[in-house]
Amino acid sequence: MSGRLTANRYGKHQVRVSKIRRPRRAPANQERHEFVEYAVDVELEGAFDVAFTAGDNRPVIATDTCKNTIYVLAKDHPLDTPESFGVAIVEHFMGRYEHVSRCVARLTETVWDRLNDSPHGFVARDRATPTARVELARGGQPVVNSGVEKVLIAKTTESGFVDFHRDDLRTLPDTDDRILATQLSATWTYAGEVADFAAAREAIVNALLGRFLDHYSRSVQETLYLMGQAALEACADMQEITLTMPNKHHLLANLAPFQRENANEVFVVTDEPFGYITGTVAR
Ligand SMILES: O=c1[nH]c(=O)c2[nH]c(=O)[nH]c2[nH]1
Repeated sequence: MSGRLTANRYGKHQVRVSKIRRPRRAPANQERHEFVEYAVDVELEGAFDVAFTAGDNRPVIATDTCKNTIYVLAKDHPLDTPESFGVAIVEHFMGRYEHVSRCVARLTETVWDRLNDSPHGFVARDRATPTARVELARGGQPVVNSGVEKVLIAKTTESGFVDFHRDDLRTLPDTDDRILATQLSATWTYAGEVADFAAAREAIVNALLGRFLDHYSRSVQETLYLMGQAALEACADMQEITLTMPNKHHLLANLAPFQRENANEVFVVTDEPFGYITGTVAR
């Protein structure tokens, strides 16, 4: 048999955990709860080669054990931010298992907003989902990246796309007035210690959204760059931000066969194929 094992990593994905944060010593129906939910991916690297190459499972921390660990850690941790829980997870694995050389945790939060100011009723926000990625290598410090995904934003004017490359395969006409719609996702790194991850994320998202609106967009590319700059201005701790802005096309519907004018009113909304634009802006 030939072929060497050159890299490996394993773990558990989509470990979904929720937690009720409750003030102490109140009867259950008088407590004002907070409700948090994360989906956690955890992956390990280390001295696991023999499991792949020799069927020797002795070093393998079962992915089932990884799953149990998340629930045990959730009991002891406030789950205040995905970043801080991610740090607790990677520090646990690195602290407990000497043969693990690197641990990565990725977390996605389901945000539960209070429903009608109820002490115990919540409604899930399915947009602007906080994300975090924490990596800890042996001998190093946890590296925290934060992010946000599923920010579905649109503007119905103040966007155009003209003068793009001309050749015999181009059919798209120039337009100086179009819908610009995207499902933004972003991840960013920090230069140093961050006191408040949630506040940083809020400032960054507000800056991204404000800049999305505040100019005439000549392309998704230009708007992405301007948004990245705005985020860097809004968060002094941020080192670098990567934005992904799929172009959610709204194409003018052709109503001519039906003897109707269509002055930028009715559009065909397409999911696929879609333009995919990504870029990184650093300080
Ligand atoms: O802002 C845009 N950038 C592109 O690269 C592109 N390509 C395209 O077909 N439409 C657009 N719009």
